[in-house]
Amino acid sequence: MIPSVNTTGNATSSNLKNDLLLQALRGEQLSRPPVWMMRQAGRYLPEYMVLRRKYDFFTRCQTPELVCEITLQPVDIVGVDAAIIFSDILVVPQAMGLEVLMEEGKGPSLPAPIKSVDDLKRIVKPDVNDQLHYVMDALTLTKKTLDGRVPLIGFAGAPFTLLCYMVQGKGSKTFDEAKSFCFTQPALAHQLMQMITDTTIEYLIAQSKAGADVVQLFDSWSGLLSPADFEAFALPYIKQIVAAVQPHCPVIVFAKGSWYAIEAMAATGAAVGVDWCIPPAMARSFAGKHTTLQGSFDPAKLMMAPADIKKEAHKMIDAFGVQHYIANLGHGITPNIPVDHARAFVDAIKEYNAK
Ligand SMILES: Cc1c2[nH]c(c1CCC(=O)O)Cc1[nH]c(c(CCC(=O)O)c1C)Cc1[nH]c(c(CCC(=O)O)c1C)Cc1[nH]c(c(C)c1CCC(=O)O)C2
Repeated sequence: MIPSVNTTGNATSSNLKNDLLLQALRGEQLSRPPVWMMRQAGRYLPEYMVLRRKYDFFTRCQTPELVCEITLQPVDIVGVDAAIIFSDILVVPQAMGLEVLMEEGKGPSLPAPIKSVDDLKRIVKPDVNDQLHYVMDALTLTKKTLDGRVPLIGFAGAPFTLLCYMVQGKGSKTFDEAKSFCFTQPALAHQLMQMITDTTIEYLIAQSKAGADVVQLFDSWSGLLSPADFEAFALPYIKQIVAAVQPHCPVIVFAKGSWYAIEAMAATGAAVGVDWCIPPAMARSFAGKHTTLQGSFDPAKLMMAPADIKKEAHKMIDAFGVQHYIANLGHGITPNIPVDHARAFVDAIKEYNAK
């Protein structure tokens, strides 16, 4: 029996058999960090591909039984210490009135993006328990089906990243049109992001009530902003969301590429996700002693031989330290990763104890 795994459960962990993730978020002493992987439920799993061939993307997202099955796959197959609900950040723009398509091989596309005051009139603040009830139903079913095996993570996109898709209308390496929108029509950009923020606060609180033990806010594109522009266009909304949601459940903020804002994000009281572009010791010095950090294995390293993955994963824990730390990737796992390699990463973290 690993001493750090709570088998008796307690009130704050709602009778979880493995609550390492929650312990790490509370800053408790652990003998190894918890591990999960961003985008762990996805195309690198053959079991996911079977369901992907049968049902289109939003059918998968909107059917609680399918969500539950997909969410549990990485728990069963690679043995991660947490489940993250299968959904997408783009269900929020959808609920706010924008059409979102997920096209085979092309990623998301929004045929009628926001470019003007008139476009903004098409955006509504939804009743999340109505428009997104399927997410809450899926969380409740998944929480029940997990039967306390591991904690369940809910999530949402941060306002700047959602603006990127709502304005650009599709994925982009630069999101230049979305950034220009912020710089040339700042009042409109702020109005849109405030609407997203208000929706996201209600959405994440509803997720917590429906069964999410923790929620993660993904600001996947904030790293495209300068430090000053991050402070103007991303940080104010992250702060509002963390302040409103944190009384309900722990929050992890992952603002990819925004290493310069780690101190500001840590100041919100949230745990902070980091990518591989900052040395762990520097991330720790920005975050301070008491903030839980998460990350930061480069997913491309999962193509290395399993023995090398293990060495690299152990080096990562050596650098971050075991306390106040959640082992994860620095961004989502990609479809080309062999399942055995994903498992080698997870096993390496679990074996750290014995090292
Ligand atoms: C930017 C972003 C999106 N969605 C998400 C983000 C933030 C995280 C990040 O930065 O990677 C978040 C997301 N999307 C998905 C999850 C599920 C939970 C998980 O396992 O982490 C999560 C947390 C499922 C998904 N969302 C999507 C898939 C692939 C759909 C498929 O083809 O089966 C999955 C499993 C589709 C999606 N959705 C999005 C894109 C760009 C794409 C296409 C690219 C891709 O295929 O990976 C938008």
